[in-house]
Amino acid sequence: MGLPSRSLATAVEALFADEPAEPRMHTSAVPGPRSKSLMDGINTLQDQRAVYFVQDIDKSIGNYIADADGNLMLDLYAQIASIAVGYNNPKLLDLARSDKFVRAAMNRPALGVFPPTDWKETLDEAFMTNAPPGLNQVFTAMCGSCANETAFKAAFMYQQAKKRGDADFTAAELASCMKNEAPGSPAYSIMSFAKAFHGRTLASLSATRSKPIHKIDIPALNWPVAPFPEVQYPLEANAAANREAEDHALAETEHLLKTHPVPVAAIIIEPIQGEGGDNMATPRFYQGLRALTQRLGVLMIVDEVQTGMGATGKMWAHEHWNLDTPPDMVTFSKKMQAAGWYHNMAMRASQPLRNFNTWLGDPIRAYQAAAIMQQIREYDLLKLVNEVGDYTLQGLRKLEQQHPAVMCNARGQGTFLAFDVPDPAQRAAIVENIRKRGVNMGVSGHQSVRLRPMLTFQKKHADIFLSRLKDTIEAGL
Ligand SMILES: O=C(O)CCC(=O)C(=O)O
Ligand SMILES: NCCCC(=O)O
Repeated sequence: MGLPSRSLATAVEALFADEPAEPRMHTSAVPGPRSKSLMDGINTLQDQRAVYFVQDIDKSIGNYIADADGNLMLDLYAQIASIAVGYNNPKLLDLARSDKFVRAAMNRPALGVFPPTDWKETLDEAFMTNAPPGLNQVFTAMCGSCANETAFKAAFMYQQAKKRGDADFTAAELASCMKNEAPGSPAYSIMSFAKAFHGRTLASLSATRSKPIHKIDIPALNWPVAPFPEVQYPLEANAAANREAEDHALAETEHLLKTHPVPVAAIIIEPIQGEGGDNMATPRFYQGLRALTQRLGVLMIVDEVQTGMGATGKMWAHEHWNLDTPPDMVTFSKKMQAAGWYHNMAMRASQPLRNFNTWLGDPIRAYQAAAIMQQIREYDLLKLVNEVGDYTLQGLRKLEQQHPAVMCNARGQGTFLAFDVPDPAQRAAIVENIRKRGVNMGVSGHQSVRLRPMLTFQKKHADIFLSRLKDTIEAGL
């Protein structure tokens, strides 16, 4: 049973006793002069054009990120949605100083061939205590893109194994795969959805559909893209129109699954399209997709790289859908720190060394995931996310009523929230100007501002954010 909200917030507050009461800004613009000078230095070796500012990790604390100029900003972007329980979290720092962590960090194992003695226990603590319902296996990988990419490989191997039955590989298959030709390299595809983001490695990039800039000049696989439903927000207030939009998308998806020239082994979908614009659909749409994939013998991969580990108020966002049958694979990374995918035995390859690489993840990231999980339980952070998320969403809806020409479509689940701005220029002005007021934010899609705070984001932080957003808008951007 969770603590009452007040003591829960107090317990989380105690973790970060040194957090400031509000942002502290020393420069009139971010990046300030020291950030700029450091960026100039880094730029001699690495492109700095996407950099917001240079951070000072020593001085960052809890929900606040420090920059090189001594500014301390409330962080609603959290290293692109990937810090779960605060900067310089004392319990995570204790873990990092522990003998077990230091030894694992300095003696990194090739997990697929030399797992350490505590690996089963680590897998249980890091991954299985919080596994999506119905999935009892975990494949560990290096990053979100690697997670999706290896899940695709598992899907192809599964579909071929289904056809092959107990038979071994044929001589023709073994010879032709070495020339990248059928039958050994069969024609299969992964279907993704318009505006999806699934990563940037070669195959995962073929499934990514969010922005041309990610894909331009890169050879792509002939994989189908299905329409993502064009819903209206708030979802509940537009139920009839949204039902129609979702039925249309489902019908198109079915048509494509049946007619695309390259047979579809699996579909991949995010519960909320986190990079492509915080686009949402109702549980009914995802239930429809699950039914469709089962009917047509296609696998369903849910990409929870950004939505997983509690940000939507459930450990896994797809738990909001109440599926009758679990997805076949659920991929993760970001807040979990460790990356990989959950699955069942059916997704194991027929032979070892087929879905494999040297590191297959990293024990220190698994230790970190276990420690984050422990804090999610100890501080009942899912409850906090739900409470503070509802409060923040209401605050955003109130603001959009006051300023309908500047913001609309406040939406999301838990603290995984967003709103739209009329155009990218006004959006850039909001993000730049609220940063000067001490709130660090990110964007998604063409015209959305996204909130990706940590799971330790509290009502007092939401109040600071909402009042500074109001000030930013009322100052004329
Ligand atoms: O911005 C995001 O949501 C995804 C970040 C990322 O992985 C990327 O841009 O490659
Ligand atoms: N997907 C791009 C993330 C980096 C940025 O915030 O611009």
